[in-house]
Amino acid sequence: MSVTLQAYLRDFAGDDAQKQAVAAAVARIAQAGVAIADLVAQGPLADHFAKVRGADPNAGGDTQKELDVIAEEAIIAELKQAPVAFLGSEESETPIPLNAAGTLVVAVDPLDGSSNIDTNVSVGTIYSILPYEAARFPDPADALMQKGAAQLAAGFLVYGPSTVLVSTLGAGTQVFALDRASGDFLLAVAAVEIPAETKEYGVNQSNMRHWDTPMRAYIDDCLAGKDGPRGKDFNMRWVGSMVADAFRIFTRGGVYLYTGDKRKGYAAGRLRLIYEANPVAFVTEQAKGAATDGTTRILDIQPEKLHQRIPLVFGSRDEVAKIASYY
Ligand SMILES: O=P(O)(O)OC[C@H]1O[C@](O)(COP(=O)(O)O)[C@@H](O)[C@@H]1O
Ligand SMILES: [Mg+2]
Ligand SMILES: [Mg+2]
Repeated sequence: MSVTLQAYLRDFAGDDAQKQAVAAAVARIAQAGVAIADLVAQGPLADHFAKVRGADPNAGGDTQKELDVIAEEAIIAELKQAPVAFLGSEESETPIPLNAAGTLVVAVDPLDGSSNIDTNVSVGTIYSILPYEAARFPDPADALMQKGAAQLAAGFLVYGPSTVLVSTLGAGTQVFALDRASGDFLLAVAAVEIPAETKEYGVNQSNMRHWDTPMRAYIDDCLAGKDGPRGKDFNMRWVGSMVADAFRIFTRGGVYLYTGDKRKGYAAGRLRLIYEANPVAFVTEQAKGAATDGTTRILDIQPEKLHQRIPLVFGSRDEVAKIASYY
């Protein structure tokens, strides 16, 4: 008999008030995920989703697509019914107030992989859950800028051939898959373990001429294959949706790299620390992988701005350590 997400969360929470709050928030985010998955599944029948909304870029500095905003609205509607005081979102400049009595704050990337919305390639949603006390954080933005190590739970959904939820509640990482018949998420992997070693990397290689020397050297050594200093042939994969690249890494190992480069606005890479790097780093570490900005553990980095970018390297821990050795 498969374990449902609801039952798993109930078991996790027991009588602990804070865990019950976390369980309620995760259940609501999963519910929003089902609604977003249904929208994504409409594909070309709903081509307006990929339309750019408005002239101005979003708070994270990217063009804002229709589905980015619709996904954010679906998440707000669900989290209004959870003990969440504020929501930090890629699509909103400032924190969104939800429930004044909330004991949590949540940071989200409502739609990850926006450049793939109209290409029928997997996209997703990423979330991070942090503790909140009004007395401790008079400015809600400060609550969202706690170090990643303070996260109580985190995860991401992938809207692909199947809809999956990769979740950590701080005790390992689990994969749940959406059972369309019952509408429930069912436990598929109870304890994900990312292989420590890998021969596969994910990077947007078209940016190579803009990379710094260590990054260039690392990829050159991979490309040199078994006759080169690494003594083994490497494969390359890049989906353009971090959640899809991450799910592959959780399934068979690998590393994802998006470091800083010389392009305007990319000195700190592309991914946002609070609602992309921190949650992915938490689920990665709980699956025995590693996540850094090239050298420093992501979860130890003190955020300074809600939408700041951070260089990101995550996946198979021996390879992440190898990459650090180039810096
Ligand atoms: O288009 P590029 O430069 O290859 O970047 C792709 C990366 O940017 C992202 O799309 C950024 O996320 P958003 O789509 O949420 O802005 C990642 O999912 C992906 O890995
Ligand atoms: Mg994203
Ligand atoms: Mg996004």
